Amino acid sequence: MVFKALVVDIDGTITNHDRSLDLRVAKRFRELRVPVVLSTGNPLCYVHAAAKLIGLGGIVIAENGGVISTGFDKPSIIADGMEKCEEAYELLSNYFDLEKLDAAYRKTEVVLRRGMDISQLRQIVEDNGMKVEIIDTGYAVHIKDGNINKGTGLHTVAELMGIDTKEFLAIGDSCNDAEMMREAGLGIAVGNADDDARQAASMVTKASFGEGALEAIEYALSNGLLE
Ligand SMILES: O=C(O)COP(=O)(O)O
Ligand SMILES: [Mg+2]
Repeated sequence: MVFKALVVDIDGTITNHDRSLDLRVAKRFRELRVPVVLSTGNPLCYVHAAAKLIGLGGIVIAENGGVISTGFDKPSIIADGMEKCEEAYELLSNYFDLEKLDAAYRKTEVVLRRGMDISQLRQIVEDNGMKVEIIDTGYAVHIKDGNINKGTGLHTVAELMGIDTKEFLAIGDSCNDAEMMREAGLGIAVGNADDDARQAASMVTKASFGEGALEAIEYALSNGLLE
């Protein structure tokens, strides 16, 4: 099968250790004949800026699927659920000293600086019957709607682009990429990927971070999976 598009995570996948963009990956993206969709847990303004600067299209997945942009300067599809994330945050604030990240820009998730034991956070929200999911991507802790993820986001994007989710090749590094990698036709995890991403992926590259993304793309090109 020749994939018609790529859906690619940002942090840990096309970045270096210090979160700077791996410029070799950006260059490679521009040389590909298929569209590349960025998919991230970061807010929309962040990923739109990244897509614009790399030279990619404005259809992107932000906030782990909570926000889908239909293009630059075009409307976004914004999921419900911020209220229950805020309620969970208020509750958890009684127990922990929490620091919100990018709060001014986020529409569907409450995101926190890492450093706490998230199993305790999960226990507290569960004991209080709150229907939110708490995940740690290795970059931030996200309080999110459990029914929304990069996989549901990929569905929406595939519809917008008029292709099937199985016609996407997905590359990622963390638990927040697992559903997206399962939903895509092929999921490749980079060498630094966490256990959830590894389990969801069909293969794991030897190299890590941007080097791993390059390896994934070279693998696809040399096996006729990409043009
Ligand atoms: O927002 C995060 O926690 C990580 O971002 P990512 O999805 O681009 O890796
Ligand atoms: Mg990532």
